[in-house]
Amino acid sequence: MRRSVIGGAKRTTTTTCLFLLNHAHHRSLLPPLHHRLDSSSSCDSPPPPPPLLPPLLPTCRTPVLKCEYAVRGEIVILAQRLQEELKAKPGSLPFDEILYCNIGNPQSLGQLPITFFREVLALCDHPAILDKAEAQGLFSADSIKRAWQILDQIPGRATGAYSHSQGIKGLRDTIAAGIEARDGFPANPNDLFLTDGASPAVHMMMQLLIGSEKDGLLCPIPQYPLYSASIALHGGSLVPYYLDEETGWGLEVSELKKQLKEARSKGITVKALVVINPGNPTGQVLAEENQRAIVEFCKQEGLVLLADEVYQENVYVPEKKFHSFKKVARSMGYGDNDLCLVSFQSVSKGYHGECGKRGGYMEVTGFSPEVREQIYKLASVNLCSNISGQILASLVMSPPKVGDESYESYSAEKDGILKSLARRAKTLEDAFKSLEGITCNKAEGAMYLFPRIKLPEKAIKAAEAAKTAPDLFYCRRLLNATGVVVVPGSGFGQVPGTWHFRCTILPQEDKIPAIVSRLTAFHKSFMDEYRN
Ligand SMILES: Cc1ncc(COP(=O)(O)O)c(C=O)c1O
Repeated sequence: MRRSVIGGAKRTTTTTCLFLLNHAHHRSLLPPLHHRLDSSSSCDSPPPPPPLLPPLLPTCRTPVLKCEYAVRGEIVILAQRLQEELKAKPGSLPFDEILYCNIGNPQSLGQLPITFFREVLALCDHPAILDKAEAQGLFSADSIKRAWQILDQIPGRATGAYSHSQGIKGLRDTIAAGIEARDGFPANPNDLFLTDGASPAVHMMMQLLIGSEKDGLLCPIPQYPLYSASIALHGGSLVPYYLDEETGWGLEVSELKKQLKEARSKGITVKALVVINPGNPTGQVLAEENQRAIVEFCKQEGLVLLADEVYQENVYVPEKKFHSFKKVARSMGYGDNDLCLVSFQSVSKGYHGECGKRGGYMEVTGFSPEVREQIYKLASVNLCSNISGQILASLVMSPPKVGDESYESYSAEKDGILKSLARRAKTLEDAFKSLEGITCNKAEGAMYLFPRIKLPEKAIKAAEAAKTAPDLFYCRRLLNATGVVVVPGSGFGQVPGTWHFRCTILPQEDKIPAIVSRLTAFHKSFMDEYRN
């Protein structure tokens, strides 16, 4: 049985499969139709026993069974069940509301969309409004102007038509100009692939890079489980490198070198390095000097650098600043001939949090024309990404400017959200740090805190008796007692023998006191129950 980093010290690939087996049988794997018909066709003999469900393994490929996605996993399924229970029988649980702190989905928790973005989207989707006199009163002048500009870039002004597989050229021009304004280095619209959020872009790169389990990708631990899931789905090997919790989740190049060497000694061809900056679930923002060392490492070792930069707008501390890896590489004098670099961006995060609109892009640089052709082929198999998401990606990279009618309201909305996120991060960090046995690094960026819990031996034994990872045990108890939903650290990977959970900073500010007081009361009673 192979030990899995993602499952923590005690998990094995076999346990992963068993967990998924149970769930899949409960959900959708009905017997084939002829079995169901056969079982009800006999009138004079007693009905035969119900047919066995088709065996799971021949139906589902092993990579599908191996793949796990904790942010929508067991705890969240339990939370949804409790929510139903609360609805059916109010007052039946020790809390009156489920408080979701499990996923980076800001608008599901009451964050409002940015007005300018939505005005432009509405006008593009129903251009007939643009000709009505009332439009001038209902929409800002710059959103009307922007909608016309965008519609003029779309062939036939048809947002309901497929586009070029890389995305509408005019929108890519706008995004390239936005990248150039951000970095101070040119960006080529032909390097951009517009996608339905960053996730499909990541999957596309995995499809490109992974041919067998001998192909590996260096991934941070802890990591966002999109990477472990996607590597598992495509049958590759995750080569872990550990972030250093003691130094605020530092990314040490010496650790990258060590893990690369070890993977190569096992016959793994390491193809790429994944870096998430700002980090999920860890919230650190990399220093530019550190990024330079990472770029140098990738260049020296011939690794593709997969830079997940979806939290680039989410930086909360004045001493840190986001620098794109492309800017860092270009400022070192490295161009297309030196480094293969893919940067992922999304409309789901930042201050806009438009997760449901499914927009994003990847900027692909340094690959040969032949490889680029293959990436284009992969994109074209999906035809194109959705057009509203494409428009939104262009707006995010080119928001209103000083002098535009919307500029002031746009800035006020953006600053209000980012400042509030910074306050929420600090309040939650302080609350975690005040609890017995919990340490917590600062959320310098992104949308999460990842506190470490030093669980008493008795609690670990109780978890083992319940055949549960200790952090899952803690999170389940927390949910059942308080309605607060957090994700166990084992879903992201952690140093074996350490236990964490991830808590988003996204609940609205008026909910934070309730979260803090419920968590504090629960934690005290949990520790009292299990103190050694
Ligand atoms: C680090 C990171 N990358 C990528 C994604 C994928 O986001 P989306 O597909 O919504 O763009 C997420 C979502 O939470 C994330 O946290």
